Amino acid sequence: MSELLLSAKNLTKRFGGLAAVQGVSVDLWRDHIHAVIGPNGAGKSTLTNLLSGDLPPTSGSVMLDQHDVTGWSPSRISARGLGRSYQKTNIFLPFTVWENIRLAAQSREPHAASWLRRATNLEAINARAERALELSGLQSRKNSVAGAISHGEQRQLEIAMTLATQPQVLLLDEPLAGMGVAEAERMVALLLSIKKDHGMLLVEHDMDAVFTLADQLTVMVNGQVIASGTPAQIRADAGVQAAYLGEEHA
Ligand SMILES: Nc1ncnc2c1ncn2[C@@H]1O[C@H](COP(=O)(O)OP(=O)(O)OP(=O)(O)O)[C@@H](O)[C@H]1O
Repeated sequence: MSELLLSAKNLTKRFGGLAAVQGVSVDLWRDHIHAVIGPNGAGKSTLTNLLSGDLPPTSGSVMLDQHDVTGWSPSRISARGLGRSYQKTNIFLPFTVWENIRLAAQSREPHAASWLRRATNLEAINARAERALELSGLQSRKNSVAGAISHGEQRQLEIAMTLATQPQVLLLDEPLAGMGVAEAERMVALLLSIKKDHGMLLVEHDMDAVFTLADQLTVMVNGQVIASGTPAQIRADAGVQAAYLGEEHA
């Protein structure tokens, strides 16, 4: 039985009269990828923002690592083990791949109280950064300037920077956006390779990737969940077919 890492119950977010997310519950288990799909404006990004603390919910709750983190700030939630890769890149383009990963690893470190702790921290930071570099498959680009690597490699770098904070839960917002076929295949392989140690929420428009990666899918339309289940169950769901998927994945 795998471990429940995050459990969101009955989340609702209202923007004035609009319920962008309405009564949505999501569980993230270790070694599982939970994909959230739906048409533009369905509420996927808003849901991700509620889980990361970027937005407070109007109602509902989020449990992370057995703590009720509802209403916590993003940095406090991140320190509890939630990592998020943004659609909008957080990379410092003039810095090298290694410098970017190292900065991300450093951001997790509490401020050193003494020079003694600083030396130990430095080792820990470098070890975390090395591990993230290795997992992301970017070793050969370690000393390349981030602005000079390909778009696909920059997305890999974002994942590496998120991994460098050693999260248990990963929220991935369109990690395949703008990628060609070969780059997308590399990203799918990367996500599968890091799945074992993490609980992952995947928001992604590339349905081939979603159906390859996901253990569970939740389908949202107009802020509400219209179906949730295994890829096979979602493929066979007539309501989902009508609302979203169309013929190609039937
Ligand atoms: N800060 C905000 N203020 C007001 N309305 C918002 C805000 N953020 C999102 N919305 C609205 O909430 C609804 C859900 O938006 P959201 O961005 O979560 O959808 P999405 O499923 O992520 O769409 P996409 O696939 O295009 O990214 C939309 O109608 C959007 O206009």
